Parts: sequence; C-alpha cells; structure tokens
Amino acid sequence: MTKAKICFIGAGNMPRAIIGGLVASGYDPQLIHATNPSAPKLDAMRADFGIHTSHDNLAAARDADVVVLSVKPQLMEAVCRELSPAIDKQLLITIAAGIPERRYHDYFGKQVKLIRTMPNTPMLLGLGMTGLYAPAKIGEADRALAGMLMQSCGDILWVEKEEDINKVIALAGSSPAYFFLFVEAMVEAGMALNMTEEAARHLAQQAAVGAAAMMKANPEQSLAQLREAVTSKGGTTAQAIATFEQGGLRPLVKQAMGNCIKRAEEMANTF
Ligand SMILES: NC(=O)C1=CN([C@@H]2O[C@H](COP(=O)(O)OP(=O)(O)OC[C@H]3O[C@@H](n4cnc5c(N)ncnc54)[C@H](O)[C@@H]3O)[C@@H](O)[C@H]2O)C=CC1
Ligand SMILES: O=C(O)[C@@H]1CCC=N1
Repeated sequence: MTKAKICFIGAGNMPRAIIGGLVASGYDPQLIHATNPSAPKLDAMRADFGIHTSHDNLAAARDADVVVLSVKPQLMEAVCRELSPAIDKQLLITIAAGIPERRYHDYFGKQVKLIRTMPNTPMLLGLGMTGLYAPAKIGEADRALAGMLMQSCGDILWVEKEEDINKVIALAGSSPAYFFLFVEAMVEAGMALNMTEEAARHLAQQAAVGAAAMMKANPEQSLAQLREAVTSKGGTTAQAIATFEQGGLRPLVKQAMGNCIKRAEEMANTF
C-alpha cells in the first residue's frame, strides 16, 4: 500500500466515510489528516480513526502528497483560493458534485493536477462505488494513486468523458439515499399495519441487504430474472409489483435521476 500523505479539506459525512474505509482497509491513519473549522467532527474522527486533525488548511495541504477537496460545492472557490499558496506538486482529488475540472484552475489561479471523483457513503464499510475522471494530461502514477485510494473503500469505475461523472452521481453518488427512502417508506407502511418500527426496520433492511447480496452474487442472472424468482404467478408479490408498475415507478426513477443530473449541470454553471 502507498505511503502517500493524504489530507482532507473538510471533515464532513463523505470524508468520514472515505477515511473510515481507508483505515479499515489497513491504510496507516498517521498518513491521514483532516481539517475543518469546527472541533466536534475533528474530535470524533481522531477518536474513531486515530488520524491527525487540525483547523489549518494551508499547513495540512503543504504537508500532503494528496489533497482531497471535500467541502460543499458552494464553498469550493473560497477554499481553493485560500489553499492556493500551499499547492505545488500535490495531486488534488475533488469529491464535489457539479464543479467542472477546468474551473479549479481558475479557483487556484494556476494550473493544478486534479482528478474528479464521485464516491458514495458506503465507502465507510468498504462497499463504496466511486466514479473517477482524469483529464488527458494526468499521468499514470497519479491515476493509479487515486484509483488505489478509492478502491481500498469499494469498487471504482473510470469514465472517459467528464460529463459522465454526472451520470455516476445519479447512479451511485446520490443513490444510497434513494434506497434509504424506499426502505423508509416500507417501514412507515409496516408501522401503519401496527408493527413496531424496530420490527419493520429489521424485516425491510435485512430484505434489502439480502437482495443486494443476491444481485452481486448472481451477475449471470438479469435483474428481471431475480425479480421473477420471487414473483409467484397469481401470488402476493405479483400484486405488489403490479402496483409499483401501475403507479409509474420506472418513469419516476428516470425522472428523479434526470433531475439529479440536471442539478449537477446547474451547479457546474453556478459555482
Ligand atoms: N455526502 C455524500 O454522500 C457525498 C458527498 N459528495 C461531495 O462531498 C462534498 C462534501 O459533502 P459532505 O461531506 O456530505 O458535506 P458536509 O456538510 O457533511 O461536510 C462539509 C464539511 O466542510 C467543512 N468546511 C466548511 N468550510 C470549510 C473550510 N473553509 N475549510 C475546511 N472545511 C470546511 C464543514 O464544516 C463540514 O464539516 C460535497 O462537495 C459533496 O458534493 C460526493 C459524493 C457523495
Ligand atoms: O447531494 C449531493 O449533492 C451530494 C453529491 C452526491 C451525494 N451527495
């Protein structure tokens, strides 16, 4: 495993997931530094993962080989302008949605080496999915380093066209929230049937975990085949599935993902 020193500028939910995944995969926590303006998130990360933390973005970036830009898109410009004097040969990895690669050179006021990535929070458990995009000028060693870091927390997929990162957001970066929403709705329906929240969540989440594992374990079977294996003719599942289909689940999912991509495109023009 590489000995690269990594610093995360911004210590929120997504860096927490990546750092947790890295440390669990055996990455030396002493090589990881996270910064944040407020103390509580840093205290928790230090306690949970044994990493270095500070409030000093510039010093942390100066000392790093890889700087992961992990603030919200609307703060990215100000943070990059502040960081600029500390950036020289470091590889920059951004996890921010929306902001195009070319914009970072403006933010830093100089040419920087930057790889765009789109991770997701299951990285915390080593079950992440990260899309990566690097412009042509980025060398093999930097691509390999970024790929290795993200792969230690789950699967990766390189995309050749930058616009495809927005599709990664719709399919993987944002999508854990879709699944949480679906299970939330199932639990609410279970509670409306007088089940306890605890029992309804146990049943629904274990079914979700089992279904996810079935998809992964059976790549030779189409998703329709997996669905059909549950759906007895004239049985109970068929009634539920027909209700989803009649209610327009598929077009609704398409619309939701389209709106997700549209928002990423708007963000590209805003920040
Ligand atoms: N949450 C998610 O599932 C995913 C988030 N992302 C991207 O990750 C980035 C961060 O998102 P989250 O972690 O969810 O947000 P968050 O709101 O949990 O964390 C952002 C952190 O940045 C800190 N911060 C604000 N100003 C700062 C500064 N000047 N210097 C250092 N830190 C500063 C905030 O205090 C906060 O702790 C966003 O750009 C988002 O697009 C990407 C993929 C998935
Ligand atoms: O909601 C967002 O904008 C970020 C990007 C993907 C997941 N969270």
